[in-house]
Amino acid sequence: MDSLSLSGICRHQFSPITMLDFNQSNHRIEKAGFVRKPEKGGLTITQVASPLRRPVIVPSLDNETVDRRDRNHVAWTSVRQERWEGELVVQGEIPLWLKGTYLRNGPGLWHIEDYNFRHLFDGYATLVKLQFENGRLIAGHRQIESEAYKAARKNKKVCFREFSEVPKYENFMAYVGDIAKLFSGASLTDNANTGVVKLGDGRVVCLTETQKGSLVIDPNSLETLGRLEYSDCLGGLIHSAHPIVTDAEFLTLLPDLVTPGYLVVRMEPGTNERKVIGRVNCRNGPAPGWVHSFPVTEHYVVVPEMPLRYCAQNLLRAEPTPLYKFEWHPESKAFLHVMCKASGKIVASVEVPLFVTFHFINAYEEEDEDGRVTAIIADCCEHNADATILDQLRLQNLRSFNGKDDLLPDARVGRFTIPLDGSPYGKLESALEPDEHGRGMDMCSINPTKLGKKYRYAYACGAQRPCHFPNTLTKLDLVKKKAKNWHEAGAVPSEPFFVARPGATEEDDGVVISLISEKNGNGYALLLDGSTFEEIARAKLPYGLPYGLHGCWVPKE
Ligand SMILES: CC1=C(/C=C/C(C)=C/C=C/C(C)=C/C=C/C=C(C)/C=C/C=O)C(C)(C)CCC1
Ligand SMILES: [Fe+2]
Repeated sequence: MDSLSLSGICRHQFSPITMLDFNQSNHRIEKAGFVRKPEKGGLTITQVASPLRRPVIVPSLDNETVDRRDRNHVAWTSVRQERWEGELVVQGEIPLWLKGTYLRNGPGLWHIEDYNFRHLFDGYATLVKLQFENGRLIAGHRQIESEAYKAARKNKKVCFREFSEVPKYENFMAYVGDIAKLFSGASLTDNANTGVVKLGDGRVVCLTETQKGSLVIDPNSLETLGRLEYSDCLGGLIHSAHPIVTDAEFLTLLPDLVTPGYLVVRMEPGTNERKVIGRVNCRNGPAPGWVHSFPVTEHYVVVPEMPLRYCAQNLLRAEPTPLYKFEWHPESKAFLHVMCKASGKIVASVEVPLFVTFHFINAYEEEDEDGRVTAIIADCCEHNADATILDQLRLQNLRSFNGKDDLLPDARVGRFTIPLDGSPYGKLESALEPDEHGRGMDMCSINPTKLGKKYRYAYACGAQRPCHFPNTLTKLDLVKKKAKNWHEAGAVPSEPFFVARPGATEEDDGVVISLISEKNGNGYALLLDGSTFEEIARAKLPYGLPYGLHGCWVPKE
């Protein structure tokens, strides 16, 4: 479908959205105009930019959205309707070489009926697209149709175990039944709200921490096509939410909660079968450390063993604990294990200072003058060995910011050095002075051609304080140890995502894409120059979207 060559969609206007009244006999009366408010208990209709320009019925998400929107920043407010698509007016110039679709996934719906969820990570997944071609931009968003989302809408309540939400049980027997289902994974969510990746075979998959939450979507229509059913018998219920995906492979970690350890597995494009590269046994602790992400180098997989560990008892609880499904075990220490990708052998296993990270940035091999690998360098967004950021991401905290209190816990670019000479200890230092980026640091991306290789630049969210959430887009120069920061008062930017210019020879030759949720309820897509970090274009959305987590790039063939 070439949705950009449509007749009838004016280049410098939003495509029209039409409100529908919906009566009991399903007769609809169209009223032209833009969506301003969802109608009470009603349905909205969106003119989706398709060659047929068929209107699509779009349920608005409830009656209370308007009230919520007035009180809260749009970043932490449920998306107002299930889907929308249209062309955006572009201010500035989108480079003509930028051809393809940026997809961003994240939790975007935090209530069912009048029940409000607790935590940012509980929200039902909202997928956003920005389709670039010939300097023009079509945007859209759509709810991912996970079983968890569909069941919640149908039954008007939470039906699966989310990050902090669990189903409310009618009686004790229902609770016991649900616990039984926990062991088979049946009661765990498939709400794929964390990231989205394009596999080497072209399939686009949305992910979360449960294996069952690997959902294949259509990057054009954003339709949910079905579950990626892994055909192997590796079992387990959870995996890393951030596999390493290239055109050649899909690598991930499967934590083993019974005999604490991790399987390192690899899946080839065109298959659904993960094969085991090797196993890492935990050095310590009652359970493996949380592996939301992990880094690789050209020849090695680095398996982190954080003191923030999975906790089976917390999985069973009906009420969340301060660290949700996890527990802090400083006594069990922290380790990094290095596995050879080709042989599955562990070539280093070192104790490192205590750390907390959700997102590794990159890793590479350090060589001596004879080309021998002497150490692995692994960089991450490190939260100063303090897991309180998880609590800070409760919706109540995110929604109650007064603009004055400086509530965001400090973070930095943590740089691990893992010696490969058999030494038992690794180092952890700051890669640059954290004040360079306001002591906020998360949601990172790099030039994908530098994956696993020595690199210089990373893009991430930093902080302009006082703040309660990362509020800058930051370009990190890890050689000069300097940062450039983009900031707009009251705006919440999502992960800056780097797209390289085809044919580029410089690492930072490309653009950085982010979606901005504004204080006044609006929102826009933003393009920064990857090198100068200056704005090159922005395009206003018809309404602000909730905050989102991670993205990927699907180039136009
Ligand atoms: C771990 C288990 C589960 C679910 C876990 C989920 C949905 C985790 C999501 C984690 C995310 C989105 C982490 C993002 C971190 C971002 C940060 C720290 C940003 C900081 C900004 O400053 C269940 C599936 C519920 C059950 C099994 C265990
Ligand atoms: Fe993540």
